[in-house]
Amino acid sequence: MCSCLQDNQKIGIGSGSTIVYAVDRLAERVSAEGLRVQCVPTSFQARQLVTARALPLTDLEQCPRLDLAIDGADEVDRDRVCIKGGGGCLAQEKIVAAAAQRFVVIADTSKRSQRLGDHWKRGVPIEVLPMAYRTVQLAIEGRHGGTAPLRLAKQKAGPVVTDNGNLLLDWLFPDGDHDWKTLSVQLKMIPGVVETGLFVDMAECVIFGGPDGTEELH
Ligand SMILES: O=C[C@H](O)[C@H](O)[C@H](O)COP(=O)(O)O
Repeated sequence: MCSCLQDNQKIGIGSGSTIVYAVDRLAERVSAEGLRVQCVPTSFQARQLVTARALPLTDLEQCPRLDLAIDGADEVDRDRVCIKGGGGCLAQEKIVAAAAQRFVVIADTSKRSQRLGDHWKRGVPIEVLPMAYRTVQLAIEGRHGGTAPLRLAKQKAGPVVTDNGNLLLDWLFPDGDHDWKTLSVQLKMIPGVVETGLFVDMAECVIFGGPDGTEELH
C-alpha cells in the first residue's frame, strides 16, 4: 500500500485481481495501526472484498468526496492513460475515481506500455445501454474504425451484463497513434454510451509491481 494512506480517509476501492492485494494490506494496516477508514466499492466484487475483510463500507451518497481511490488497470501508457474494464466494472470505477482527490493505479509491470494496444489486445471496453448496443457499435466502427464486438459471457449463453444492467462493447481500435483524450470525449458523446474504459488525466500515480520491487510513474 502506498504512502498516501493516512488515518481518517475515505477510500474508493477498485475491482479486479490486483486490488485484492491492496485491500489485504489496507486491512492489515487498519488492524495493526488502528487507522480509521471508510471504503466505497466500485463493483459487486469490491463490495464483497471490503465486507470480507471487515472494513467499514460506505457509498457515494454518504461520502461523495473521497480522499483516495485505488484501482488496477489493464494497460497503462507513459502518460498514465489507462485502459480499464477488463472485468466490466469501468463505469463505477470511473465515477469513484473522479470523486477522489487522488487516484492511484496499481498494476504489475506487464501492464506497462509505450502505446496503448501494445500489450492489451482486448480493446477499449465501452459500457452501453442494452437497447443501443447496435447503434453504438455502428457509430464507433463507422467513425473511428476497428471493430466493437459485444462482449459475450463465457459461462452462460448471451452477453456479459454489467453490475449496472448494461452491455459491453470491446472496441478493437485500429493500430497507430491516437489522441485518447479527444477520443474518450467523442466516444462518450455517442448516444447510448454510458462510459468508456479510457481513463485519461485521472491517475496521479501508477505503482508498477514486479519481481524486482515497485516503481512509480508520476
Ligand atoms: O473492470 C475491471 C477493472 O477495470 C480492473 O481494474 C482491471 O480490469 C484490472 O484488473 P486486474 O487487476 O484483474 O488485472
